[in-house]
Amino acid sequence: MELEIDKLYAGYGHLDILHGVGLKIRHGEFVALLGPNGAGKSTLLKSLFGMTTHKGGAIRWKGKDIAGLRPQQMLAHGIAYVPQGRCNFQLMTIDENLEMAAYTLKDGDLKGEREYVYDLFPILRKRRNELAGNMSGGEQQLLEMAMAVLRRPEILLVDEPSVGLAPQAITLVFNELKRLHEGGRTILLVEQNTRKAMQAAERAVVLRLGKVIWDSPVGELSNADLGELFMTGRRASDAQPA
Ligand SMILES: Nc1ncnc2c1ncn2[C@@H]1O[C@H](COP(=O)(O)OP(=O)(O)OP(=O)(O)O)[C@@H](O)[C@H]1O
Repeated sequence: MELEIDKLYAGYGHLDILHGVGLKIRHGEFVALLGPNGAGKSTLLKSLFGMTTHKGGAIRWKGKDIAGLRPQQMLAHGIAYVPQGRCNFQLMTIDENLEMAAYTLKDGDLKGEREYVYDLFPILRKRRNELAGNMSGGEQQLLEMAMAVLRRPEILLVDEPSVGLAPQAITLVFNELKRLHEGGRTILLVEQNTRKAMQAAERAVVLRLGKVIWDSPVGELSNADLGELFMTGRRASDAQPA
């Protein structure tokens, strides 16, 4: 088991958002974390990257409890996070953005790392001298994923990469996510576009009111089931006869 979240309680200051989350993710899995607005999906990703107030429970990464560590320590453990919304340096070039992402490397060979990223995302290499802010939304999302991948993480936590993107750009971003997964990376994806997420991922986990209420291979969950789960916390087909 690569990542084991056990009875995790977390939130912001006095605010409790996660109420005993349990989730296990194996090496190389692609898991979609779904759920209604405000369920705590982003909070769970942030907790895995040390950005919330830890209140209880464990986050075991390769057997070691890392709950409560800071983001830089999470990075050092091979965990990378791509936040929701635009998070690149708009007035810097692609090259410079990747340099910023390499900032935390100790004795990093920036050139080598940048070439590694450009090999993964040739579309970025072509435009390396352009300002990030001048690229399309989809390309900027790829840049942000590239900035996270530069540290060669083992797991990528990706929050709502489709937000604000045109359909073509969404397809581009999801194709790249699938490619990153096929390259051996473990992916935990939060996404409102449930159809795209279920096409890309292997497993669907549904969070509601700060708890995991569903966990299965994507094939075992229809769109109608998802709607029911989001609204009521149960699947209609699981309802007991009165
Ligand atoms: N920085 C913060 N400080 C205080 N409360 C926050 C903070 N970020 C989120 N919250 C609250 O935590 C709760 C869960 O939010 P979260 O963003 O984790 O939900 P979500 O499932 O990702 O929803 P969405 O799909 O709308 O992004 C919400 O009530 C939200 O208002």
